[in-house]
Amino acid sequence: MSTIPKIYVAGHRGMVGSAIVRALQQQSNTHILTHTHAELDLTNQAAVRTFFETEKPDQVYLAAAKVGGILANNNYPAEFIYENLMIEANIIDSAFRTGVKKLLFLGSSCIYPRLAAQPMREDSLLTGTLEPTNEPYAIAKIAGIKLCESYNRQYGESHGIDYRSVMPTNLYGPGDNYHPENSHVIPALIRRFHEAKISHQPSVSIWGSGTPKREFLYVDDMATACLHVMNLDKAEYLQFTQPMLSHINVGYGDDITIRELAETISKTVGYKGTITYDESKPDGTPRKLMDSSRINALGWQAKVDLESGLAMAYKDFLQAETLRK
Ligand SMILES: NC(=O)C1=CN([C@@H]2O[C@H](COP(=O)(O)OP(=O)(O)OC[C@H]3O[C@@H](n4cnc5c(N)ncnc54)[C@H](OP(=O)(O)O)[C@@H]3O)[C@@H](O)[C@H]2O)C=CC1
Ligand SMILES: C[C@H]1O[C@H](OP(=O)(O)OP(=O)(O)OC[C@H]2O[C@@H](n3cnc4c(=O)[nH]c(N)nc43)[C@H](O)[C@@H]2O)[C@@H](O)[C@@H](O)C1=O
Repeated sequence: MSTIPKIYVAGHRGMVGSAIVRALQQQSNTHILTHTHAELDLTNQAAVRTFFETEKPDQVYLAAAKVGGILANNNYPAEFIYENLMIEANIIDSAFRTGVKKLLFLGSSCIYPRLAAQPMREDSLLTGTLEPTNEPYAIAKIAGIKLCESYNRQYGESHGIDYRSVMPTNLYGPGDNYHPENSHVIPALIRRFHEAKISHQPSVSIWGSGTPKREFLYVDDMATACLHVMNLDKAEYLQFTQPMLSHINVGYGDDITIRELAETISKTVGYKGTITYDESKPDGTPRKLMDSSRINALGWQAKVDLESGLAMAYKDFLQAETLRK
């Protein structure tokens, strides 16, 4: 029998899932298992169970989700809560029932209260009201954390399972979704500034007031954090997560205003016009800087600074545009 672990990456064609695959491929002796959305709809409980029974993976990275920016979350709340709850519940339960010992669930920084003390610590979970623009998504992500915790509590010792959760800050990088409305702020602004540059538009409009602050982490740094947390030994991981909190923050360590971000992207793209602010669009949470001291103490640190990361993201956008045409 092979001793190489069979690792299932759910959502391997997404921005984070593909970065996790890249990181896994750099390790020797890895058997990576993937299925596209068309091959396996993760909201389908029976199909997910059959997949796990047939493939019997040893480890799971759960990076599949219904994902989008502030407007997509606000406009499609039913899909964001339903699909995310189904994907998590189906994968986590099927993993347990087919003997998967190690699983890593990806949540999001929006699980914390809208006005949580900054930087946001893991134990601020469920201490206040959520940001309304993404509350349904956040509630699904909190359910994912609680699924991992509950299966660990009930079956951790008897079945030797160890299901962990990482809470990423806002991410960006190769493979991002560059949709003009439904994407997150970085890919949206890369597209908008690029299109304004090539069509010589005198100004670019940014959503909201420009005053909210966000923390941005390059996706390949996120992938190394995922492998790092998955591979920590149990005693090491638990020293920071006991007694009940199974999740761990993953952030860059610094944040900037949306105004500063827009100015930086404008420079990255080489746009020379002016920037205006459309206050009819939502600002969302005023600030969400992660306290990443736990994962830092466990030996992981972000490497890619925002300026270099944005340059690589812009290059990825240009390649994606060339391929699309
Ligand atoms: N991007 C960000 O800024 C942040 C992301 N996260 C979390 O990180 C994880 C990955 O996000 P990201 O890579 O950005 O998202 P993407 O949208 O890039 O990738 C999500 C992947 O999940 C797949 N997927 C979605 N629904 C289904 C389904 N029903 N069946 C099978 N596959 C499905 C998608 O396939 P297809 O495209 O074919 O539908 C896609 O490959 C998510 O859990 C997200 O919540 C957390 C914080 C910030
Ligand atoms: C990762 C995180 O992503 C979502 O939350 P968010 O942090 O608000 O992410 P966002 O990237 O969409 O916006 C960040 C800020 O940027 C401003 N902004 C300006 N101009 C554009 C713009 O053109 N597009 C977008 N999307 N935002 C813009 C926007 O108004 C906001 O103030 C969650 O719903 C949830 O999915 C989640 O967990």
